[in-house]
Amino acid sequence: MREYILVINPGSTSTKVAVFKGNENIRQKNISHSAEELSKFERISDQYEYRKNAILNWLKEEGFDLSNFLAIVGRGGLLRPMPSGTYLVTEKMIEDLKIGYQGEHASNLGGIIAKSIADSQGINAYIVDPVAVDEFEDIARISGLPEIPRRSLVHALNIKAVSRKIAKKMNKNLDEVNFIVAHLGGGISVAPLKKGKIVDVNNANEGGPFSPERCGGLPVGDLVKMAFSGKYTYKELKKKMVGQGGLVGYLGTNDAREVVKRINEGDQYAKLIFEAMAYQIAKEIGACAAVLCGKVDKIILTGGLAYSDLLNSLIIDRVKFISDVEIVPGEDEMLALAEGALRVINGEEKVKIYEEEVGI
Ligand SMILES: Nc1ncnc2c1ncn2[C@@H]1O[C@H](COP(=O)(O)OP(=O)(O)O)[C@@H](O)[C@H]1O
Ligand SMILES: CCCC(=O)OP(=O)(O)O
Repeated sequence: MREYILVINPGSTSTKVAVFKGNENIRQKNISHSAEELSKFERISDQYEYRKNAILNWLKEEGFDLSNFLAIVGRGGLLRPMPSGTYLVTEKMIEDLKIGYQGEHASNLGGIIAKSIADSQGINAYIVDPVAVDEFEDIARISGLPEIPRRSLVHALNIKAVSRKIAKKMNKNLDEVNFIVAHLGGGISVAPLKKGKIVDVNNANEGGPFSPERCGGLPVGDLVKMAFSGKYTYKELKKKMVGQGGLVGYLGTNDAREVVKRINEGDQYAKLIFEAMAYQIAKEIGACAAVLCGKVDKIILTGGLAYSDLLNSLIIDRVKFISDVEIVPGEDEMLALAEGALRVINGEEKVKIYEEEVGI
């Protein structure tokens, strides 16, 4: 009997995989990939067979038979700008995931692996609220240089899921509320949600606050000088910005728990950097409040960093004048993916077709 949903969430250093029965997570594994293993692959898309085999081996070890799966759902990637929702994985989508239409990201593999397993069983593969979700208002696309439009790349999956949860707690629908959601993970997205739509965001890889491993927005003149200094290749500079920036750049660790430990031991430099991260997050939240003309029903802090009472309190001190703050630490992307698939399987939501939504 086909009763399970397989959820696949590829990240930069791991592939999270889970089996759901309805909205119950009955088995999950976080398959870690060492830097050494991953260094064998030139591009992220080259990791396809390796990660797919790791998933299939795990399913086998756990005794799951693919013929019992109803659908496969993966985290979607850097596709063309698209509306939020649950999408059927189609051939055209696979092409865009393979080339990385808006760049390389581990999440590009989610839809590709999901479709290949689903095809072997004649069932559907889906992606839900990929990082390419684009609900920007036109005004948010203007950067200040015509050649460089601002882009919506965002932790849409967790932001939408957490927002739905908090709206429900307030007895409201998502389209009735204005939220500011700060997804505080290895990368940081701070987004204003106007009537549930992500109308702006910093772009976790290029702007906004610095994060545990990313530099955030930089003074552009100095960045251009650095790029032309001859000291770095394009790849090296990109790595410095995403992977070796933020806490890693200043403190040599991407682990906020380690930073808090150092602060508690009296490390004043660690304190300065950690406080600067909170300062930049709060400043971005203030900018989102301006986007929403001050009409903010709730500020939500989520992601792994929101487990830090110290970080939360530093942010809240600066933003509590705007609205109440709700803390939803961690993320439940696996459940969000399963629920997205279930909404279309149960007919509560219409499945979206990539080609129709992006006009190709
Ligand atoms: N209990 C905790 N207290 C403070 N920071 C934490 C805690 N748990 C996780 N973190 C921090 O959260 C960050 C990772 O967040 P996470 O949402 O797991 O990121 P990602 O999914 O992008 O890898 C790391 O800096 C980690 O140290
Ligand atoms: C660009 C937004 C998505 C993102 O940065 O995801 P990760 O933090 O999982 O890399």
